[in-house]
Amino acid sequence: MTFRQLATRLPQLTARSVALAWRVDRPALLGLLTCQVVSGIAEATGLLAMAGTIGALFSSGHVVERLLDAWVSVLVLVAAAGLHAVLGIATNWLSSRLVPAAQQEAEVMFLEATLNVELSAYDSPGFRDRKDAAERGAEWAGDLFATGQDLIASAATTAAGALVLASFHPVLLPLLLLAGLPQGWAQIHAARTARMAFTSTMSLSRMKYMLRWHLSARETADQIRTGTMTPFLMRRYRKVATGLYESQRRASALGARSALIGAAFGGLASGVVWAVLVWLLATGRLSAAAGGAAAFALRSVASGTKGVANAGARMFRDGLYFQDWTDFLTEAGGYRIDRGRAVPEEVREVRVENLTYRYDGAERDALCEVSLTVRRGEVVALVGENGSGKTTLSKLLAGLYLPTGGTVAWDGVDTRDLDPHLAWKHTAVVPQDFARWPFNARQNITQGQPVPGGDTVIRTACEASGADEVVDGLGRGLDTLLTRDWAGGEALSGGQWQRLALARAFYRPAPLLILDEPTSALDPRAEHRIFANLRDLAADRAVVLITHRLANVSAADRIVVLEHGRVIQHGTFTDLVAQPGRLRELWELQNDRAAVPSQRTVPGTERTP
Ligand SMILES: Nc1ncnc2c1ncn2[C@@H]1O[C@H](COP(=O)(O)OP(=O)(O)OP(=O)(O)O)[C@@H](O)[C@H]1O
Repeated sequence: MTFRQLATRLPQLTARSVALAWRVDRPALLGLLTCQVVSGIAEATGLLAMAGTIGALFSSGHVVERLLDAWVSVLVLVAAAGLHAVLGIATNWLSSRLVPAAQQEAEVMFLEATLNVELSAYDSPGFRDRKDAAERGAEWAGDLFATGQDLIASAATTAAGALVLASFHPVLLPLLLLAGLPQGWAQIHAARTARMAFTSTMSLSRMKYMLRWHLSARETADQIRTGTMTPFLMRRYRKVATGLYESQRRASALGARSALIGAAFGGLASGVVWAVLVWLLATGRLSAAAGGAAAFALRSVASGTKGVANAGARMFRDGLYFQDWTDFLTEAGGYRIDRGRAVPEEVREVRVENLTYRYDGAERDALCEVSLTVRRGEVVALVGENGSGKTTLSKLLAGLYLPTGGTVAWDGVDTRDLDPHLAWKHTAVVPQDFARWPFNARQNITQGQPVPGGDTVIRTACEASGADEVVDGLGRGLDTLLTRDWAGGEALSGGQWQRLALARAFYRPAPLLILDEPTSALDPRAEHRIFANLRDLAADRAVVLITHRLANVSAADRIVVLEHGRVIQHGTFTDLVAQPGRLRELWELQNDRAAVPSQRTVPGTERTP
């Protein structure tokens, strides 16, 4: 964005930042504005008093008379300086109260906007960049406001000095304002360069952040050690960090160059202003008394214009980031959830017809012309090799993604027309990578949404998933915090977590249950328990089961075999293993592997004939 474009949008941005401040802390905002106005008046009064004092002291007459003439001005000067100082302290205090509150609110608004985007947004690299920029914009939201305050303060100083100067000689003022221009240009140029460095290195910054997380997180600490990955990871980290540093260094160098040019021209312009002042004095166009007062006013206006240039440039910089934030909020990065309002009632059937789905930026379809129906009361298993499209299909069934072709309909209503937030109340999903919330066991199961029946319902869900044994083993039962990141928390094993994730889904009174590799970390007994209960679970639910363990899919009513995103087989387990095809092939492979250990002789137990 150019300076001109931003300048035209700045009033709107300022209004939005003021609205933000108004929302979070009205008294502080009003207090700040009052302080700024009164402070400006005090400054102007002080300068006028200064001029009055100098004028009185330089006038002709006895020294006592001159001192007597000056004392009122001195008193006003002292009072104005005192008031200015007190208001400065009050401004700082109110600012330090308002800025973090505005920043926090901006972050909350950013998070709310993020939670309201289509899931597919996360598959788009452009979205990540916009999201990162907006996150940064939220951090700067408070600063924009503080910078606005600085701008007002500096403008007040300039106006006060200008008022005094203009009363001495009209030529001084435009000259002085001209002197501030080069510095303003330099500051804005430096801000723009820094901004360009930021946008061009956004992916690099994300990589640095991710590497830093992986290098220091508990989750990866063991694999880094056993994989002896430290040198490799640190090399990568240093390379990324150096790339970023280089870009920042280039931006700083360019900024310094602009500052130098600005300072040179600014200095030259100031020299001209002082020369004019001297000329006015020398030619008698200005009295010595007025000249002395003008010198003070000049310093004041110079510092004011410098402040205006500085704050203006910072405002330009903050405005650019703030703009990212406001754009993201308005458009949710271009991915705001915008679907129909239809309210799902019972969800007795999910019907998929000629469904095609392609991920954003992908070269081929992840799903192609898929048709199937899942009804309440039945278990449908999705089977296929890695990458065949099972998880993608389950996300479309749950309405997390919308088809790029064909339809997914819940009881005849297209998922595009459903109110998504109401629809998701009807879904319970155990994904492959389930969340391990840093909350207690109860909150991990209820997901913060208790149902009537309280702990009895939790207990029933835990018994169905095997999580009852996990909870019974915890020091504080359901109240135990499930992370060691805080004192008193306990750590669970992978399988124990999976039991809890299953309890989470079973607890939810949702008619569509999707289980994606739900027993991958479970021991045989726990796994048996899940599949033994699957029929009961399906009594009042439509269950979609994804698993590579084909022995488990025999519990399903129907099996859909996927390959490269297409349905290649569809039928009951008995029918599909009886006929040649992919399922039978996979089944035989798994059976052969399962048969091997029982045919082997345990070493040391060989019988002699
Ligand atoms: N977020 C994504 N962005 C782009 N492509 C994706 C994304 N997620 C999956 N894919 C692609 O879509 C295809 C289907 O992936 P999907 O996860 O549905 O397979 P799957 O059958 O569940 O595999 P697995 O058995 O390994 O879990 C794959 O080719 C994969 O590369």
